[in-house]
Amino acid sequence: MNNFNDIIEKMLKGEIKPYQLDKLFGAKIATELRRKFIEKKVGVEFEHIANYTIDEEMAMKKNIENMIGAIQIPLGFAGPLKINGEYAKGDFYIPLATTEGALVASVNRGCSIITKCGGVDVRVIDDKMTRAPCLKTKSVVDAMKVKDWILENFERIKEVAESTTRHGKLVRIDPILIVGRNIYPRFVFKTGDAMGMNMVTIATEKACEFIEGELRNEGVFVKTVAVSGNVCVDKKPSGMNLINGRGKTVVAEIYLSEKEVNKYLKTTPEAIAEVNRLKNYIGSAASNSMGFNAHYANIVGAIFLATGQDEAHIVEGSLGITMAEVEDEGLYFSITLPDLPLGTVGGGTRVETQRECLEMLGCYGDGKALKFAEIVGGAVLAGELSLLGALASGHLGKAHQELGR
Ligand SMILES: CC(C)(COP(=O)([O-])OP(=O)([O-])OC[C@H]1O[C@@H](n2cnc3c(N)ncnc32)[C@H](O)[C@@H]1OP(=O)([O-])[O-])[C@@H](O)C(=O)NCCC(=O)NCCSC(=O)C[C@@](C)(O)CC(=O)[O-]
Ligand SMILES: NC(=O)C1=CN([C@@H]2O[C@H](COP(=O)(O)OP(=O)(O)OC[C@H]3O[C@@H](n4cnc5c(N)ncnc54)[C@H](OP(=O)(O)O)[C@@H]3O)[C@@H](O)[C@H]2O)C=CC1
Repeated sequence: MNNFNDIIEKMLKGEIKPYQLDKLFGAKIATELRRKFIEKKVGVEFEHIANYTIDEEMAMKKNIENMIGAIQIPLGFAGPLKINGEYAKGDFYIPLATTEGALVASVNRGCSIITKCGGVDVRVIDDKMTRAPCLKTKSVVDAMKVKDWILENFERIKEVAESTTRHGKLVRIDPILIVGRNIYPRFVFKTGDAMGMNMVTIATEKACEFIEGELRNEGVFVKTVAVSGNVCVDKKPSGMNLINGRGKTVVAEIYLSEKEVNKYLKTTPEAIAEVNRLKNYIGSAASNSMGFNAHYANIVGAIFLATGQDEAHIVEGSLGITMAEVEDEGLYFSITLPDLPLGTVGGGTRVETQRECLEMLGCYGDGKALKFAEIVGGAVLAGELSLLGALASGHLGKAHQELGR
């Protein structure tokens, strides 16, 4: 084999492209060559980026292109967290990957309070993944014909879509929006234990080809402009997802007595309810925010990074509504996550460190996605309760002063 310096020289001259190296030398050597090439280009030595245990061959197959190494995010844990779910029952230790000082301490405090007070009740109330292409026709009259045809031929479309996957099931196409002469049918699938975006994209593409072909035979022109027409809505904050849900829709709740709130959160149920009302409802409404909560994204983000979920879906996990109500002098507290796209097979879940974090929860592989969703719901409630408690008692600045700088 040519010596390293000769190859890097060729890369610098543009004679070999960095992404061509894997086929020539295998993923491991290709990764090292690319790293050295970038080191030369930018004049920085990547001592830390070069240190990792991930198998390059595996990662390059399904998770990354142009690999040069790995970054490390500190990993902490919060727990035990007692969960009374339908699928997750018992005490769990939650892996959290973050660089924000005070975040793990806060979730840990929430877990400690919840566990001392009997556990958090959690339910997954809906489960689906969506893809909505944009189909173009020649007129609104034709758009209506296509919409009617899709509704009448649902079973045939379902058969075609499901021919691409063993686990994906098309459950409905709803809504079918029309804008001008364009149609946006929202394909709604069950995706087993996978988060499902590859699965539903492949299945929807096939369904669109079928719809185009069949309608052309009937003399109606229809063309798929894009398999994703932004009504899905993938990786963007959206009212559609807040209202209709996407991924797992999860609700978690707990009741704390006045004494427990005083003792563990150093504040009162009334103060937490007031912060929730004026911050999470009025503040959010005044700023036209879609997150009627304090920091779901913090907990969803730290768990998603640790467990190999798609990091762009943190924006969807940031949606949701927190409730805090004084009842019998104590506190009813709940979080609702309408849009939590997650999986325990496929995607980044197979990467070694991420897989270990899922194993820490007993959530790697088949039959675990709903359990994992309940655990995320419980952890989000822990973090939200702790932060609202800190805001109500005026401790937020102090906590971050001590733990974050
Ligand atoms: C910092 C605390 C927890 C202190 O809280 P405290 O009640 O003063 O602490 P404590 O010493 O009495 O301990 C209580 C529990 O906290 C945990 N705990 C306590 N210290 C640690 C530690 N070092 N490491 C791990 N766990 C810790 C631990 O669980 C412990 O219970 P135990 O297990 O002993 O029974 C509290 O003040 C707090 O939770 N503050 C809120 C911090 C927070 O939530 N930050 C989130 C990020 S803020 C942000 O990013 C979003 C924001 C704010 O901009 C969003 C918005 O607009 O709202
Ligand atoms: N393509 C796109 O537009 C987008 C892609 N992504 C990326 O998509 C990836 C996730 O896609 P996703 O479809 O979840 O994962 P994968 O593409 O990894 O597909 C999941 C695979 O697991 C198989 N499988 C085995 N056991 C199960 C089970 N119990 N439940 C479900 N599937 C099972 C499926 O088989 P089978 O299909 O035969 O059932 C399928 O081959 C992430 O990497 C994400 O970043 C994210 C957003 C958009």
